[in-house]
Amino acid sequence: MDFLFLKRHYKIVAAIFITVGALLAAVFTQGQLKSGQTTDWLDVLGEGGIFVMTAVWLFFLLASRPAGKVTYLLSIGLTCFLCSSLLDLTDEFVSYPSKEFWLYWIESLPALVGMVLMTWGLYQWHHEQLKLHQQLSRREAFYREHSQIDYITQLYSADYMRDHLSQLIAEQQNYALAMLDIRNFAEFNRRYSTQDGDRLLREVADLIVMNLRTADLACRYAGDRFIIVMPNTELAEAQEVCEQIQQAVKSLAFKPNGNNKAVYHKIATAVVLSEPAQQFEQVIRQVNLALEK
Ligand SMILES: Nc1nc2c(ncn2[C@@H]2O[C@H](COP(=O)(O)OP(=O)(O)OP(=O)(O)O)[C@@H](O)[C@H]2O)c(=O)[nH]1
Repeated sequence: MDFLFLKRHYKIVAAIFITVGALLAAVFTQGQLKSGQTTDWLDVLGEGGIFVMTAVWLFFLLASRPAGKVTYLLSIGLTCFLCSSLLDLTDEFVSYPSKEFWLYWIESLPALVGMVLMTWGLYQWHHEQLKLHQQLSRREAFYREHSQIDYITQLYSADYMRDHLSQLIAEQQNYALAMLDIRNFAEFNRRYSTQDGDRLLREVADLIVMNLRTADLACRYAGDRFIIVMPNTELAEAQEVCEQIQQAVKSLAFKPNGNNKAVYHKIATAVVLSEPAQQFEQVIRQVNLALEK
């Protein structure tokens, strides 16, 4: 159990102890002790139980909440309730000078005030939870959306592409799958730098996107490999898209950092067509094999 809350809420804790202490002092200095024979022990058990349980609620409230308006409202409300239950309990042992005595009078009032304050506090807590929930769902959506985008190229990730392929299969759509690979990328990284490598990946990705049709989807599959999914596309059409990308990359005069001389690149491509109801992992394996060849 973490007792750091005593430090966090020291003002509230001190106020509770002072209030309860002052009430007890008032009860025992102003009232007269009853004889033991008149004590109703069932009442003592019930009222004492309410007092202890209210104190336990207060303890858990302070232990689990940060300082703030909601915590103040709830702890003041519970303290009022605590005072009422304390007076209820003590009047089993102490009698007051008359029925109009001020301690009689305040016995019931704090409970009502406490209930009102707690109701207001709970209402504020409800709003606080709604705001927290809104923030959490915004953050969750951010991570969900961004985990589907490759950080370097800003293309879709391989996971997103797999979801997309599953959807095409569910809709019974056939597709052409193209794989593209930058030649000698490892060597380029070695000769220049990985920062230049990252920039090259980004520029090649831009060229891929520029040559796509609206229904096509491109993703960074791994390292220097890209995949394009082209729904309802014939082999010749898909190959034409790949050739256009190859031409665009071939003409890209890439200048590594600190070099005025352009470096030119080639990409290898392969295309396969999916069979009806074929597992997409199998199509990816086929296109991978075709590219290796
Ligand atoms: N700069 C950079 N390099 C990466 C990244 N991811 C993978 N690589 C590097 O990409 C290289 C890919 O190497 P290979 O698969 O051998 O590809 P390659 O050199 O083009 O060989 P071929 O495809 O046979 O021409 C490896 O050296 C990886 O370290 C990345 O995000 N940024």
